[in-house]
Amino acid sequence: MTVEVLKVRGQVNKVRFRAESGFAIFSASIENEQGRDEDATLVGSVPPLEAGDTFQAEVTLEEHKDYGYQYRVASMILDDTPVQLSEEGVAAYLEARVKGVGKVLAGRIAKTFGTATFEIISEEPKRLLQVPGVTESTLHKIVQSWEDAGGERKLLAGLQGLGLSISQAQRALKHFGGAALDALRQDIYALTEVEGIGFLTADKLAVGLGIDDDDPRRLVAASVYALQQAQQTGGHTYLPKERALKGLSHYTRVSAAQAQLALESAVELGRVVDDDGRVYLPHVLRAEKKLASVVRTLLATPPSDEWTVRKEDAKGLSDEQAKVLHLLQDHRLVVLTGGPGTGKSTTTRKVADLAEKLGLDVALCAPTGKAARRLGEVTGRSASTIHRLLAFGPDGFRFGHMEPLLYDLVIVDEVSMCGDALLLALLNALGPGTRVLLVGDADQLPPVDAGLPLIALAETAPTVRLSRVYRQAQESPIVSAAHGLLHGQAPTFTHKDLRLVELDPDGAARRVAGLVRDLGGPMSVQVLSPMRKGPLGVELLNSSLQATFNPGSGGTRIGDFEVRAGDLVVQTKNDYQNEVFNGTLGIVLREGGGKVQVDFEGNVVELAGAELWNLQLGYALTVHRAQGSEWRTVLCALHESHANMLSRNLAYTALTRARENFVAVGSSRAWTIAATRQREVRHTYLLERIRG
Ligand SMILES: Nc1ncnc2c1ncn2[C@@H]1O[C@H](COP(=O)(O)OP(=O)(O)OP(=O)(O)O)[C@@H](O)[C@H]1O
Repeated sequence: MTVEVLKVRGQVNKVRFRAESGFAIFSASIENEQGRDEDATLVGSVPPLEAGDTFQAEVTLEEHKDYGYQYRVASMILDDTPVQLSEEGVAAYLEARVKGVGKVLAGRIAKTFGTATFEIISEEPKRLLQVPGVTESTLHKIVQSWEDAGGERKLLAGLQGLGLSISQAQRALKHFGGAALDALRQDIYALTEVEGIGFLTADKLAVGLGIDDDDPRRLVAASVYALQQAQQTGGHTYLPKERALKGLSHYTRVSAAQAQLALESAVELGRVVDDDGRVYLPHVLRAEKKLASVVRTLLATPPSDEWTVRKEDAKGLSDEQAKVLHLLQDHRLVVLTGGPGTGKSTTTRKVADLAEKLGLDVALCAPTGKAARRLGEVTGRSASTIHRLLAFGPDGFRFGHMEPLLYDLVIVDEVSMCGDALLLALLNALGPGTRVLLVGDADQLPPVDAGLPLIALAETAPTVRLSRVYRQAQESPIVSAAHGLLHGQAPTFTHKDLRLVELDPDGAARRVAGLVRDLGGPMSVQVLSPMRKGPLGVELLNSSLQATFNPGSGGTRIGDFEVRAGDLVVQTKNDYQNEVFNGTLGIVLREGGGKVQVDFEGNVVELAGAELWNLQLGYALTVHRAQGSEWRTVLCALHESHANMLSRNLAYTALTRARENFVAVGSSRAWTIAATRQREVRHTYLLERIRG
């Protein structure tokens, strides 16, 4: 149903709510040729407006189930200065807009000059001195804040004139400051430097500005974008030149010759680097080289503290597990890998015990909050995220080469989830002689970030690969199925604790809700899926599970879903203020008035404004987001329609999220495909650089 867009002029009556994202709820009197609404409610991303502001906007009328009719702002241009204001309107505007002017003074100025006030401030500010209470310094404040506000408003209007939406214009203004308009007029693709605005958005604006397909600015931006995509979607640290050229042609639709030219100019401009046929983004190449050199130093320098291993220190460990203790005697960097139930945590605990017995200071950390919490539980010690250990803050990591960590041994768990950049930050912060033990399961999904450092380190550092499975594994079909997967065998799903329900994707979401009910409801089973979209994707599963287990209407809208008390939610970004990390599950205690209170496993936080955008429904999670967590029972959707996602590591990771009971829904063929498909090769040159 196409909704009619209305063009209106309006004047703001009152701003009711405003988020720093620019989203606001305000009342205004609006009119157009069809009529007038004295006190309309408008919502949407708007420029920083105040009572009294006048504007022209395109709005669509919508009916909110709780608040009734309201207008959603599609686009809005604020007038430089408000027009046709009443005396009260002028006073209200001055008071809201101009620093140093309170209610009384605003009233006097408005009384003295009426609707000519704004003109006088702009053209003959000295005349304001005749108003009692306006001193030279007050006048200076009035003129200064008027110019700032006016300047910003002109910039926003100019940016919107380039085709930017209001929120894009605000982000561009925040990023470029006063130079925003000039910067983007020179090169609209500079917009790709702004957080959250990609090449495709800039490209759309460029078309509107009549920029040619083969414009050098466009081609250079596309070269950078091709590599950013390779990094973000494929986790590659570089692209082989031919692949970079193919990506470039794909995004720009230009000829191969032009793509070659584009890449060369991007290299000349230093936007990308051609490292002997491997094309990198400069900062990614620097990180890879730096990480290789830090690792080589760790491999070449002796540990500083005395480390002696007695027989009793290895009690309860197998010979291969005990080898870790011995390797740490002479090596600063040791790697411990193994599948589920092979004794990694048991060994880690013994290493920490021995280190403490030797009087060493030990730090335990992991890439995610969930993994850190689990590491703390299995070792009986406090553990933190790597970010916290390195004191991550607004200007990056505090600890680093200049200010090293003061520990004698650092143990890192779930290292398979660390990309190059995070591992570099950690290793770069080790003090001279400090030991580090990296623990992980190299067969799990690769990190979301670029690089595959655990693989390279397991090939170059002293490494113990645990192969024997201990956790009641022989009976537990899950662990043996997981190990089978690694050898290309699909699970057989013939055990009560490891079964498969063939489901046709269409209408499957409802069937899944029924299965979840049979398994005891959302608190007893975690639903996973490889993808967000599609009939068996996380989004559809979440809405179907919410409708089944927490039905109702209303609640707090977040993007295209609503949360209500009782809903299961998941944090999707690390939030250091509230100490809530990506992947942590929580329950909504209550919501209302733009706020949502969530109990994240005992950490009760109240989220509002932009923080709400870090929440998603958590009845179903992607396999990626489930990494580092495990549940007693897991129900996982896997179907051949997930085609390009199916890989051995994905299936293995999904399977190993279940401690006792795993239910696959979809098709057994999907598992057969997954078992035979190794993950796509990830372009990284770290191993070769470590080997020198
Ligand atoms: N050498 C051993 N002899 C006997 N049992 C062992 C040995 N090592 C570990 N176990 C037992 O095997 C089970 C799994 O051990 P642990 O949790 O350390 O494995 P893990 O590799 O950390 O598993 P996950 O990867 O799931 O964390 C535990 O119950 C542990 O007590």
